[in-house]
Amino acid sequence: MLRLDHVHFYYKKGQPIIDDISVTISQGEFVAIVGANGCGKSTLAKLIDGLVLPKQGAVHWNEWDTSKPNELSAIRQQIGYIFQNPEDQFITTTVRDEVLFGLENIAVPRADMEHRVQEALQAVQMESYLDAQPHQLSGGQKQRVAIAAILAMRPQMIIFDEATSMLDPQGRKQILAIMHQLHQQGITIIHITHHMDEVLTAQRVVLIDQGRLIFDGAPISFFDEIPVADYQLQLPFAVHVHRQLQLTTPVATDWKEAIRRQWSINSNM
Ligand SMILES: Nc1ncnc2c1ncn2[C@@H]1O[C@H](COP(=O)(O)OP(=O)(O)OP(=O)(O)O)[C@@H](O)[C@H]1O
Repeated sequence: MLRLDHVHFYYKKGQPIIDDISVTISQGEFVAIVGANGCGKSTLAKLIDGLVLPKQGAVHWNEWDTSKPNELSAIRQQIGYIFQNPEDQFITTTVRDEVLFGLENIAVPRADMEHRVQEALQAVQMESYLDAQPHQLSGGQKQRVAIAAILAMRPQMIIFDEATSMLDPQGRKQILAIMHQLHQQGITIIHITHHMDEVLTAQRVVLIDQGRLIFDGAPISFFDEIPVADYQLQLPFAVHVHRQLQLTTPVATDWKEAIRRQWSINSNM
């Protein structure tokens, strides 16, 4: 379980970026984090993964505390972080080495390594690219290799920080499908995104605005209760169409009257 207790954070004193956020995420949840550019989503993710530490308050992962240096490495092993640009994550010259790198860092026995590399690459359908150079892959393939490198470490939670934002619709669809497969296997997923149609697939939505938690609940309630445009967000296409259909329901019963109203036509049609 992840627990943030009254977390405050700033990069520059007097300019709060995270302002008193408390939130709990249980093992196995799929949570979308949304909000306008610069509202603090990535900073929140970095606080969760211990990449930055709270100035006030605490972040606990199970019984561990990110502010305790001797507990941080265990936390970082169990919480994987996928960045917007997979290139930021690559440090080696082949897909195999990329996935091996993390395993070497956490001292996985050599006899287990090859199996874990194969298993992780199979999970993202990249097993035939073992000797490929990560930098030469397509955007979606790069992101899948980055995910495999995290998966090989067998994390309990993965944070996807706008991991779909640089991909075309097909690439986005593949990464979203992988997130849901991993969720089915019991991995907790935190998905930071600006794509509201992806939010509909989460179990829970957390809205941040200017470092504060504004909403925490189910996607359907989110789109019902929150005026999303006020937070520089858009309605998902499906919700938009549904609302339009509700507005034009009379078409079903009296389509002529609906068309007359829509076009302000008074004549008999
Ligand atoms: N290392 C840093 N040093 C100083 N300021 C930073 C640093 N990283 C982020 N910021 C600032 O903190 C604020 C929050 O940034 P953050 O990246 O958390 O927002 P975000 O919601 O993830 O934005 P986006 O949707 O654009 O990715 C922004 O004003 C940003 O400029």
